[in-house]
Amino acid sequence: MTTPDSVPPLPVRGSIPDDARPNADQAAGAKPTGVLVLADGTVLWGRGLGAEGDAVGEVCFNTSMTGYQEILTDPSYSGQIITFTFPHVGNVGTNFEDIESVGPGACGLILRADITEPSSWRAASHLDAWAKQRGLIGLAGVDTRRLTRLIRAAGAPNGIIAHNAAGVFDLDALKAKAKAFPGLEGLDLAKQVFCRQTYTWDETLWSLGGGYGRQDNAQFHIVAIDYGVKRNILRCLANTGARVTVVPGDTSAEAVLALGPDGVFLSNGPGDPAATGEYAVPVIKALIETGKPVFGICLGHQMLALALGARTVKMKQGHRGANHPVKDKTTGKVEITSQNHGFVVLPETLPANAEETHVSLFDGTNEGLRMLDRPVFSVQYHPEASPGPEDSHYLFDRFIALVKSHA
Ligand SMILES: NC(=O)CC[C@H](N)C(=O)O
Repeated sequence: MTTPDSVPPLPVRGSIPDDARPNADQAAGAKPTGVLVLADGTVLWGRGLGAEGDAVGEVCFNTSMTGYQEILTDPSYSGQIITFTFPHVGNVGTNFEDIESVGPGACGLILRADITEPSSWRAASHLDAWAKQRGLIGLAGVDTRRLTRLIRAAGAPNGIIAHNAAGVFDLDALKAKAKAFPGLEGLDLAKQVFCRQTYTWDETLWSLGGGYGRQDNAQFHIVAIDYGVKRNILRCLANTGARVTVVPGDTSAEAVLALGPDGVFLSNGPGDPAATGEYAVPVIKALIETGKPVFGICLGHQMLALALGARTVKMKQGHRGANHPVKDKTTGKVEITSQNHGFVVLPETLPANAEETHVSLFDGTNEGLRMLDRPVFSVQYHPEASPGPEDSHYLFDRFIALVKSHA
């Protein structure tokens, strides 16, 4: 058992006065009650928060300045420990509304500053208590800049996060667990997070007008295949005015068609698209063949590409943040987008009857595609923008327009 007496002080620029430091009162002297151990043996001490115990996963970083509750509850983050690069996380507490799922999301969170008392009229509880309730393990007081640079240099490492109030850790055992984690490549995590039963969804999004004036679309039916869907995507779909039914990710094409969809939606989700694609791709292929409009987001985009015969690969560090510029090649417009993906479609592997429609202005990687001979399109990023900028909401209008014209 190895534990230092105190959390090493964080490097803070000399020009910042002591009392202006985020954790001036707590940074030094406190006994570490949490630790992150990477598979290569790197150890970062901190103060544990949320649930006690340990959780293994891929360590990634998200650069969003707001929206931590949506991020932590996004099922696409299953199997991942999130490092927040923004130093102050938790200061508006948590509430009952800003969640993307009630099921599993991220398995750990790493913060720079300790969480302050929540300050918001919407706050129902402290992030620490909320994380505990969700069984989510966290760590504060970590030099998140150093960790982010480490991830940028070497790619997202596997690691284990541990919280023990008594400050007792078996580092060798933790390292062994981190090393034993196989990594996200080849992992079908969607099956752990998608719904088990078909249900209907009718909550709309008030910031988009709550579906007002779209009563005409009530005759249309969208069936959303859930691979780990975010609630705000379902709100955006319901906002089109159409009826929305959600089915589990392993539903057969026959069962989807038996519901009489006018359009099919392929959701976001965690893990490797190639692994989930083993059962999802044949279904997507069959649905494309029917000529019905299909719209995919993130994992849904990646598996649609696989269904077209294209390839996906793991990215080095991935895209996770709320300020990613994307160019819509069909209009020439640039939109600022919310993103969360660690795999990406190789556009050069798309077949002749499909084309790349969107591209990342950060690194030129693929952000969207469409078929040229079918009403089928998808994007890699998150147009539902939860959290993040709402520039891309137009894609839900594109989808309902396609549904209308093909009904
Ligand atoms: N948000 C998502 O749907 C993520 C898709 C996939 N799991 C990835 O990491 O690339």
